[in-house]
Amino acid sequence: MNATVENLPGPRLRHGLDAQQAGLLHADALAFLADLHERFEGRRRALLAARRERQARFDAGELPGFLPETRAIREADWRVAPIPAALRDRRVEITGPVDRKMIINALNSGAKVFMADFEDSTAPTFANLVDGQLNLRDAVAGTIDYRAPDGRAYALGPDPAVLVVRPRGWHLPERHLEIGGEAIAGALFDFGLFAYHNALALHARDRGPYFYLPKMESHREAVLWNDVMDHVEAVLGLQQGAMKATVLIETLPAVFEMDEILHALRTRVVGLNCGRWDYIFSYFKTLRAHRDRVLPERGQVVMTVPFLRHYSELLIRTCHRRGAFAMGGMAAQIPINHDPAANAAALAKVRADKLREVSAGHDGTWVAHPALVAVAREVFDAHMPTPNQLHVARADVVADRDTLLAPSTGTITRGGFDANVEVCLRYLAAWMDGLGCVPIHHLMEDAATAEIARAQLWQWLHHADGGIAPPLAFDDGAPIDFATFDAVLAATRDRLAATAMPGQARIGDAATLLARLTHADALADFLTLEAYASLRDP
Ligand SMILES: CC(=O)SCCNC(=O)CCNC(=O)[C@H](O)C(C)(C)COP(=O)(O)OP(=O)(O)OC[C@H]1O[C@@H](n2cnc3c(N)ncnc32)[C@H](O)[C@@H]1OP(=O)(O)O
Ligand SMILES: O=CC(=O)O
Ligand SMILES: [Mg+2]
Repeated sequence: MNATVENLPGPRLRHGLDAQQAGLLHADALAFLADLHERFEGRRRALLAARRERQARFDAGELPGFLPETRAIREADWRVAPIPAALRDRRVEITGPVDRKMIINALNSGAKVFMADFEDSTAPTFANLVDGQLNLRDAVAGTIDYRAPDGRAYALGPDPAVLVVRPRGWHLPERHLEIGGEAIAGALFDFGLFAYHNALALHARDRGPYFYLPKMESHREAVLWNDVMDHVEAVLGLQQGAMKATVLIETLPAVFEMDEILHALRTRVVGLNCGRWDYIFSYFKTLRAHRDRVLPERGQVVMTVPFLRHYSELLIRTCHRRGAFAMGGMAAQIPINHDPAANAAALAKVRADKLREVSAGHDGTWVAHPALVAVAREVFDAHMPTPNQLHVARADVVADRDTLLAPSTGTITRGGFDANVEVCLRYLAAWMDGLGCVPIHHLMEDAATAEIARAQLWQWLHHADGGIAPPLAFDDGAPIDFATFDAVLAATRDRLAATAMPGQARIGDAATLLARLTHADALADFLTLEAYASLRDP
């Protein structure tokens, strides 16, 4: 390897290491990460500044749309590089945090792919990140095992899922590693460490390395990822394009640049994925200042409403035209033990969601829990007899900016309002305590779903609060105002603080943060950035 930190102040770890962690974060690995930081941090910051500049234009009334300067890319005929054999059938992908037991369960779940997540479902404590990398290194080596406190033993089965790793998005810093006094990007830390330790071994077995790339807002951010991967391939001695990427289209600006994103990564991209939860969040965030585009409560913004249906169908059309996979996304329902009727209703919702996806032409889907693998597989097996649906062109789908931006209709109920407050408090408290994904009222809640709840509260209250437009109102006619929010917040905080749950001791901190963010004049960019200083990190 030729990574070097000559002329750089050395990398500095701001956390102690146990013996195993020291074997991962040794001097050569740190030099490799320092090199990535030195080469790419300036560009990352410039791209984040470009996000802010564009958002200022949206706040001033502009609407997102297709870029005139990249029309030639959209109109030309080109295709992405061939898809490797290991990724040609991805009908069911299970996702989950990089917890040791869950990695083994996910790899053994019967899903075709396991997306190991450093992002929406992982709270970035040092232990979660670094032990997660150790777990994945053992998984790649095939040696991962685990003994639970209750004595149950876990080991890899004979036909594990293909591993795809999701590093954090470009916006998050990783405070535990400083290079020249600056925090390294979380994205480079997660991606770089995994690639450094596993790329050659995976490549030797035709198993990657494969990545899911989250939360991009423009094709320029895809160019940066491509350049990072080109560089790492050269450093590790892999041929260009050996690292494969599936990109989540989970921001509103990115839906207008899907062709451009595929083009930027065309030697390595294997597909796009409908990251619906962040996409919904991004709709709120991007159009925060547009009173005519306020959405109803979270439970009513479902994948069958026109703007979401068009997003997923346009993604399918765009991908298949270029020879790339069009992956579906995550239904939030999880199994409900001890209540057969409620469980059957939850599974029926998952089944309906998967049926919509496979019928529309998606090549595969995500599930949140091992018990949902068979449910999703059954639907895809019944309706997708081929390994994928690349042959389904969906030429009937015509890109329509107005439909992509059209708000769905519905109501804001007091129940929907209260649920947003509860989800924010419970999720934030769990996250601050080191847990990045939790079940709440039998739904999977992670950073993306919590962001929806947080952004909705802010938008409803700030649009309610002023200007010449009438205040937003609940479906019973009462105005939505800060007095209501403060009362619901206080009551929910007191109730939850007295209830046993993950992160219970952090409910007060979560309430303080939610009050600050909701009352603030500006909508904060990311909940996890705001909560980072409060993250437990022994
Ligand atoms: C918006 C997005 O980004 S979606 C992608 C990010 N989100 C995710 O990946 C969701 C991951 N899912 C989860 O974390 C969990 O399923 C939760 C938190 C939603 C629910 O967790 P729990 O209530 O603990 O699940 P439950 O008790 O039913 O678990 C049963 C078993 O399945 C395992 N399990 C549950 N989910 C998963 C998973 N996603 N991967 C692997 N194993 C899992 C549990 O570890 C447990 O194992 P055990 O029986 O060996 O002890
Ligand atoms: O990452 C997935 C999403 O839905 O958000
Ligand atoms: Mg997401």
